[in-house]
Amino acid sequence: MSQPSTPVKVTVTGAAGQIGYALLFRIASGQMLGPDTPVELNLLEITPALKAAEGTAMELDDCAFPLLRGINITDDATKAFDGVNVALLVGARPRSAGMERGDLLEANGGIFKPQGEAINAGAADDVKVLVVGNPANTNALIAQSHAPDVPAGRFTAMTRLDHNRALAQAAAKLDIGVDEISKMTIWGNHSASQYPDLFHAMADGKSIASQVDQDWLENTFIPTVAKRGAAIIEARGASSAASAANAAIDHVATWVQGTPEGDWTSAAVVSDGSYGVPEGLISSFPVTSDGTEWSIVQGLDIDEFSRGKIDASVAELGEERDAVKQLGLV
Ligand SMILES: NC(=O)c1ccc[n+]([C@@H]2O[C@H](COP(=O)([O-])OP(=O)(O)OC[C@H]3O[C@@H](n4cnc5c(N)ncnc54)[C@H](O)[C@@H]3O)[C@@H](O)[C@H]2O)c1
Ligand SMILES: O=C(O)C[C@H](O)C(=O)O
Repeated sequence: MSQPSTPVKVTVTGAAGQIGYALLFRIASGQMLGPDTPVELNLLEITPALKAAEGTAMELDDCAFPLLRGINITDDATKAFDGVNVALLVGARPRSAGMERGDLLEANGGIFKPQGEAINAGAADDVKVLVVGNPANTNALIAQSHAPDVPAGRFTAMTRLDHNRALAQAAAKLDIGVDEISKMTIWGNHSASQYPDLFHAMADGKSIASQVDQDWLENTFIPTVAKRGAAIIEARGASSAASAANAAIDHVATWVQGTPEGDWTSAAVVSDGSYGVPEGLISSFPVTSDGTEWSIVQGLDIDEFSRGKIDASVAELGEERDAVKQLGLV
């Protein structure tokens, strides 16, 4: 069977970083967009990291991936996002010793504002954006607010890693396979305040919350999932990379393929006010995709315990938005 001739343009920022290294080979091999979709990769890096990006590109060549139709390496966001169909914004400024939260938000504003502007100026009409670089939700908000011509729903931030972590922890507790669990949800921010929800997650036809004790749910499950990123950093001496790249692949694959009937996933999307999350915040929700657009799952009952947890994480997102507003970044 002949392949479609026009490759999908995929831009990866921070391409020479650890997540970039775990991500690019999987995109080029077809694991993100499928075995029939050729891709062209744009690698965006800061100038000092261009040489390392070239090394990664040499290795990509050496894999002789049949679907990989071209690699462009640049430190110019305008070039990197020209005609882009899928933009994975991974590169971000990490917090260094002595850096205040405001400094971190400002430093990231210096990255995500021009990238949002470049996406606005040059991206393809169907562009889909996933922000991975932390603080992911607020970085996505900054980029989205500088891309007024792109539908807001095309900007998303990654909570699929948290979702996958929640699946793994719940499956281990129930001694079942992760594929026996449906309707897992991460609510709120990709931070320690996030709320992994077992009240709507289902296994064996019943809510998982009804199959575990409340003490485990509150004092083991939630903190284990919410603080997993810090635990990986503590153990590895570096933040999660392969699992983060895997989650980015999952996020985009689900976006373009659609969610299976009767299930949903988690993604941080622009709030339309659902579940009391202020409109415009980029917050994680239970979402479905029809292969083109994400929709927030409607009509779930939220009990008092869940309400408190969702509100706390959303309040943190509101504070981040206020801080970047004060800095003139949104
Ligand atoms: N959302 C999530 O679930 C999740 C999970 C893991 C990591 N992260 C975040 O992902 C980000 C990347 O992690 P990593 O381990 O790959 O970091 P890394 O430090 O290994 O790589 C980051 C890369 O980004 C590049 N970069 C910096 N500024 C850039 C810019 N303006 N344009 C293009 N590239 C730029 C750097 O040169 C570097 O190569 C971090 O912010 C990390 O906290 C998010
Ligand atoms: O990079 C981090 O701070 C942690 C990362 O977001 C993760 O969840 O693994």
